[in-house]
Amino acid sequence: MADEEPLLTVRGLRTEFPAPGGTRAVVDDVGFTVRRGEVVGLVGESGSGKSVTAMSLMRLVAEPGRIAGGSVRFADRDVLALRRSGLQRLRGGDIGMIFQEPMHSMNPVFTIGRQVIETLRAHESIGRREAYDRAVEWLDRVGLARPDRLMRSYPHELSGGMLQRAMIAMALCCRPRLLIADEPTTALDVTIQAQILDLLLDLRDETGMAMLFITHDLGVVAQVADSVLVMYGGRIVERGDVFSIFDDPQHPYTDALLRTKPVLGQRLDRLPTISEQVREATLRGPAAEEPAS
Ligand SMILES: Nc1ncnc2c1ncn2[C@@H]1O[C@H](COP(=O)(O)OP(=O)(O)OP(=O)(O)O)[C@@H](O)[C@H]1O
Repeated sequence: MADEEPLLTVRGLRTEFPAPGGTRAVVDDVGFTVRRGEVVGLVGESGSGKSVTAMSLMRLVAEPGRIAGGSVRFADRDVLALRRSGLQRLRGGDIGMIFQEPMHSMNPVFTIGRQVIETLRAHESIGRREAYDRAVEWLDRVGLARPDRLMRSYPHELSGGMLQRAMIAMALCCRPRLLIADEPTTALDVTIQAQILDLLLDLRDETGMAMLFITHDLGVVAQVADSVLVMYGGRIVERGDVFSIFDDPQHPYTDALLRTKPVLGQRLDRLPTISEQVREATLRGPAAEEPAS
């Protein structure tokens, strides 16, 4: 598998927002790869650029933000050059997305069932009956009780946790080759969280689904990730396999992060913001070199 072409290759990605006196790069020279079946954890304090990175990969950065440079390749496709139809096929089909805020992916005026069915039928040529059955099956797989009844419910009728799981079902129903998951389980209680993580890892084993997993929870990273990217101030400041990052952090921010001693499964709402002193050292330090692949 080591010789296999990466599924996702990101190089020199730069995303800017207007700022007083010009622009500010909130994603700055970001590069990494994700291989088939690999789970890459993306960690970093609040505001470090994790979500904007994820949105940039899918070209979902809202105006006035813009991708100012770099390249994103998914399999044989140049994502930054795709036309609208190509992008639509990619989003929700080959690449599934789970956002922090479920209402971003849900339309409040349509039932849950209609939305899962439409997602399935937009990406696969299947009839209504088959799509209905598969939608029910996915709602069941994410642990939602009475899925047939839920099919007829509207988003506002579901609790936050149920909605989150419905969104996860929607992201997974087309069996994506890559799942971009931004804090997918943060809103869920610990039991459901464990169930969803097991489901994601099962899918990885069954289908080779790769994941870019953004989280504040280092316990979750230890549990699911093969490799880790640490982001700070828009740049990747440390990268490596999960064991070396946890055992021997090289960057002051990673070290500060790990000194909070996360316990497996323990929830951290926010990664710590490091002290000004460490911040100074960090800003002077180089970005983590990307290994030649
Ligand atoms: N629409 C916007 N306009 C201006 N700046 C923005 C916009 N969206 C994001 N940013 C800025 O981009 C930076 C990175 O934000 P991003 O949401 O990617 O951080 P994050 O690491 O995902 O944080 P969190 O963990 O809190 O979600 C932040 O400084 C944020 O203020």
